[in-house]
Amino acid sequence: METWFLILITISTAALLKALFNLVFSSTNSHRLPPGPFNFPIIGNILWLRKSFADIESIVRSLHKNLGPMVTLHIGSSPTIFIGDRSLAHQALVQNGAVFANRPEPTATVKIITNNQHNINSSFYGPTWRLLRRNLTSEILHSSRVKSYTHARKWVLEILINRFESQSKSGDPVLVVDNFQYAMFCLLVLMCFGDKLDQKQIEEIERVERSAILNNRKYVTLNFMPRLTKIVFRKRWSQFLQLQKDRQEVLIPLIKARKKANEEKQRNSNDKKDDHVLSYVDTLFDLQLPEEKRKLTDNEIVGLCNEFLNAGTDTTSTALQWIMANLVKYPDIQEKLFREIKGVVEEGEEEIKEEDLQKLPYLKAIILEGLRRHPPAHFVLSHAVTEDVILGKYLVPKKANINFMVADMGWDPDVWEDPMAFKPERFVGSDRSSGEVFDITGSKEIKMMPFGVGRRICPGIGLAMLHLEYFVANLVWKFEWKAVDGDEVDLSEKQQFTTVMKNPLQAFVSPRFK
Ligand code: HEM
Repeated sequence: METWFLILITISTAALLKALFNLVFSSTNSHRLPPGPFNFPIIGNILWLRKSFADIESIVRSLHKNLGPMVTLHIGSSPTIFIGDRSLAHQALVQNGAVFANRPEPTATVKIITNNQHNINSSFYGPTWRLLRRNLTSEILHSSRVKSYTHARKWVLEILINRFESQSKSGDPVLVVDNFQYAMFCLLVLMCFGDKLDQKQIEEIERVERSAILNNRKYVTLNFMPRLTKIVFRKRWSQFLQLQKDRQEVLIPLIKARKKANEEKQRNSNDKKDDHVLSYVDTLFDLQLPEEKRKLTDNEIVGLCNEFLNAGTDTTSTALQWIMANLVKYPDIQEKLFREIKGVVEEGEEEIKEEDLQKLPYLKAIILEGLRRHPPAHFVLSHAVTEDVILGKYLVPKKANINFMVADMGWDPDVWEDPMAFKPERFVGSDRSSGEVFDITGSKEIKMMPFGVGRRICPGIGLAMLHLEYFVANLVWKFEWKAVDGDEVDLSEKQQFTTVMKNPLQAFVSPRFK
């Protein structure tokens, strides 16, 4: 079918001539797009679309070696400019932050997933984005609210520990990633809907969310001439729409139940007992969209909940797996962390509390090194500029997608000695107690950017760091983690929604205190 599709559009000569005209025209402009490989119009654009992120990453890496730090690929219907240089990234995202904070025109599938850009990550740089982002950061992600979910983190830690304890009793190594993913869903679902749901409900949410994000790449080709693909790839379009419907069917009842509970609570506002903790969905019911001057629809609320769950679960569980893999691979680093924790808490203490984390600089160094060496996202989300601009010596046009080589920035040998080695020591001395803080937000200079930088920097950065520190500290305090005999921990990568371990971590865990 796809071959037929290729043939069909090849004969679209008018479009071909137009594209060739553009190609010649752009090369005679005074400021040109950054260089790139020759692209055969239309067919070339589709072939790029069919490549995985991992393929594109390695192609861009070798193009940067030959053509310089800015290159252009013609992926789909617009050019994509890749920037691999830390100082150009800083010029764009920090010094010229407002211009580079836009997002590209959404594709046909993105329009559906995001209900016409009614979520944070896809909305243009403007009032809707500002309202939705401010709502998330000031209502849910600021430190005092994050503190109110302490009980949720403790609950999830208990779930994780019970799972590892019972799985380790069989004498087999435990496969960690499924447990981490489930734990992050428990936590974010609670923050999103406010209630402790049962295992079946959480697994159902995890199922619909994960099938939507893991299948995402499959539907990218639908966006090239969508009117045509709706006919030629009818079946694929209906699979894609079914995934969106599945999410609505699972989330809408939860949203409605929470709305009803809030209304009842308001009616009985004299009730003495108030154990109500504000959830993300509570903050969405009364939001007024600034441009349309109306409240959000149920489907738009589903879209925002999808964003919240997916942004915060897969990224964090992926980072957690990479960090634990390195602690299994390098037992001396694990032992050093255990000794650091032992110096701060009493022997046999049940839990490392959140306030203890501030006293653990080596823990912080391990987390930073994990994010530098294995950033869960090797690219940021596509950016766009609000007007045509010149960056370096090239034109960055309004219609282009712009992306940044996140992993390569953290592996730059000009900043990091022996960059591919896992050495938390490089961050020691950059903790709060020494007064010198490593600036992961890249505001003065970008040395790594696992959360992006500038105005579109990940708003979940504080929550993610807390989750990573809390779970790594407690898991190392509770258990000794050992490699499976004769089995090297393999740090090869694989591209999924995030960049994950190709061979997921398996380890023996044994309780430290009987
Ligand atoms: C280790 C965990 C995480 C990593 C590595 C990560 C990384 C990123 C990256 C690279 C971006 C794109 C920045 C850009 O486009 O320039 C991003 C955006 C975003 N992240 Fe995260 N993230 C993590 C956790 C979270 C959490 C816990 C949440 C919220 C619960 C969250 C919510 C978001 C949102 C809403 C955006 C879109 C921001 C915007 O467009 O303004 N992330 N994240």
